[in-house]
Amino acid sequence: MLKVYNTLTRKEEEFKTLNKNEVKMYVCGPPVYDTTHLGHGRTYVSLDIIRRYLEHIGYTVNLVINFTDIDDKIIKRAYEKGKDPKEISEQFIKVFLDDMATLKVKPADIYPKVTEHISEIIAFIERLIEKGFAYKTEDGVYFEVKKFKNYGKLSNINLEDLVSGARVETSEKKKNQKDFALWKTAKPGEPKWESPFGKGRPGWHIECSAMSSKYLGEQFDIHGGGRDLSFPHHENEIAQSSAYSGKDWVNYWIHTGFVMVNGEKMSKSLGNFITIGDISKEYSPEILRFFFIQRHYRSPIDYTAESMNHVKNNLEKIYNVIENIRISLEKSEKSRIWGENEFLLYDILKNSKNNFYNAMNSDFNTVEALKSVFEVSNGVNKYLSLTETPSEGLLLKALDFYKIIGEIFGLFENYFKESSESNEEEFVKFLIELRSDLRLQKNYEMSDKIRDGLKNLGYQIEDNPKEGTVFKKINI
Ligand SMILES: Nc1ncnc2c1ncn2[C@@H]1O[C@H](COP(=O)(O)OP(=O)(O)OP(=O)(O)O)[C@@H](O)[C@H]1O
Ligand SMILES: [Zn+2]
Repeated sequence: MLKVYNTLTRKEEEFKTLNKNEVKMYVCGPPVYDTTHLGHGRTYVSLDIIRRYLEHIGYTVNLVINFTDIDDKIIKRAYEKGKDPKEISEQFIKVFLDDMATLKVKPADIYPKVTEHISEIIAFIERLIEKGFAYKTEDGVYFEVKKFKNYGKLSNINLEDLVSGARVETSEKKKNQKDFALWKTAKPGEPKWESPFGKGRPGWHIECSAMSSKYLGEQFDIHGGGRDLSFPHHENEIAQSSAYSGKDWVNYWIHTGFVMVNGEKMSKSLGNFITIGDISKEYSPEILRFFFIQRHYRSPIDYTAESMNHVKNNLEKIYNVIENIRISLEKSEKSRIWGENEFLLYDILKNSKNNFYNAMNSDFNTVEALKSVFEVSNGVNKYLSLTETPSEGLLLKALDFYKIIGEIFGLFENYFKESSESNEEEFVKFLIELRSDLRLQKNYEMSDKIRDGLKNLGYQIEDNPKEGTVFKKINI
C-alpha cells in the first residue's frame, strides 16, 4: 500500500485517488526569465520519479506543468535586455524544456502558459468577486484573505503572525496588507490585457488555480512544487480555488527539499546556481538523477564536487554489475542445477525486490530503495565470482530487477533501450547534424552524399526554413 506524506496534514497518508487508476497531478512550473539550474532539476526530477512510480504501479497520470510567462521578473529582465517580455519567456521556456529532456524528465501532458489563458483567469477572478472573496481597486483586484477561514493551514502560518508587508507586496489600496493581487493594473509601458477590471495582467497565484481547474477539474489528487512555494504561493492557490468551488481542493500536497550550496538554497536570485547546461557537460544526466535520489525528496541535498564524484563512482559500480551479467549470460546455463549459491542469490533477489517496493511505497523513499539495489549488486558480484556456469534464469531475474529500477529512476538507459529503431533514428539525427556542419563549410559534395545515402536507406530529408532540417521515413 502506497503512503504519501501530505504537507497539508503533516502526516504520511494512504494514497487514494479521486478516480480509479487515474492520478491528476499539477506541478508549478518556473517563471521563465532565466536558465534552469540544478535546484530546478532536483524538484522536477523528484516529481518525475514520483510520476514514473505511480505509472509503474498501474496509474494513468495526467500531469500539468504551467509556465509563468508574464510576471514582474520577466518584465524587469526584458527591460534590462531591451527585449519584449514574450521574447524572454519563449527563450527560457525552450531552455527549460531542453534541460528537462536532457535530464530525462518525462514530458507533462500539457504545459499551459499564462498569456494563453487570460480569459480563463479573468472568468475565475470575476467569480471570486461575485462570491465576495475579492474586491476591485485602482491598483487591480485583491483577494480578501480574512474571508477565507482556512488561510494558513498548509504552511502552518497564523494570520496574526504574518507581519504586514514583510512577505506580501504592500499597497495603499488594499483593505488589508495580507490581501494579495489577483489582477494588477498595468503601469505605463507594461504588457497589458483588456479586462472588466481595467487593463492589466494577472497576479502570480491565480494562474495555477485557473489553469489547473481547466485541465484537471475543480478537485484533483496531487499538487507539487519546491518547498518554498508552500507560502505564500500554494496557500494563496488554496484560498482562491476553495473559495471558487466551495469544495476542498487538492488531496495531497507534495513539496521537495532544496539543493543547497554552502548552506544556502541554490536560486536564480542569489546567483549561486549551476545551470543544467553547464553541469551536464561534466556529468551525464544519469549521474545527476542518481545524485538527486541519494536523499529523500523532502530533505535538503548539498551540492559539492566530492559528492558528485562519489555518486559517479557508485553509479559506475552498478553499470559494471549489469555489464557483468550480460557477459556472463553467454556462458550461463538454462538447466543449471541449483546449489547453495543459487538459492542464496534467489533469496537476495526476492527480498531486495520486496524491500525496494516497500521503500518506494513509504513516501517514495529512494534512499532505502537504493539499499536494495546495492544488495542485489553485491549478491550478483559474489555469485558470479563463485561460479563458472551461472544459472541463466537467475541472471535474467537480476537483469529484470535493474530494468525496473531503471524505468522508475530513469537510469541504465543504454542497457535497456527498447528497440533498435530508436538507436537508428538517433544515428540519422547525428548524420543530419553532420550534414548541416558540412553545408556550413560549403562542402556540398559530401553533404549531398549524406542526403542521397539516407534516401537509399529510406530517410527523406528536407531543409525547412522554419524547423530546420527534418526527416521522414519513406517506403522505397
Ligand atoms: N535550490 C532548489 N532546490 C530545489 N528546488 C528548487 C530550488 N530552487 C528552485 N526550486 C524549485 O523550482 C521551481 C521553480 O522555481 P523558481 O524558478 O522560482 O526558482 P528560484 O531559483 O528559486 O528563483 P527565484 O530566485 O527567482 O525565486 C519551484 O518549484 C522551486 O521551489
Ligand atoms: Zn503554482
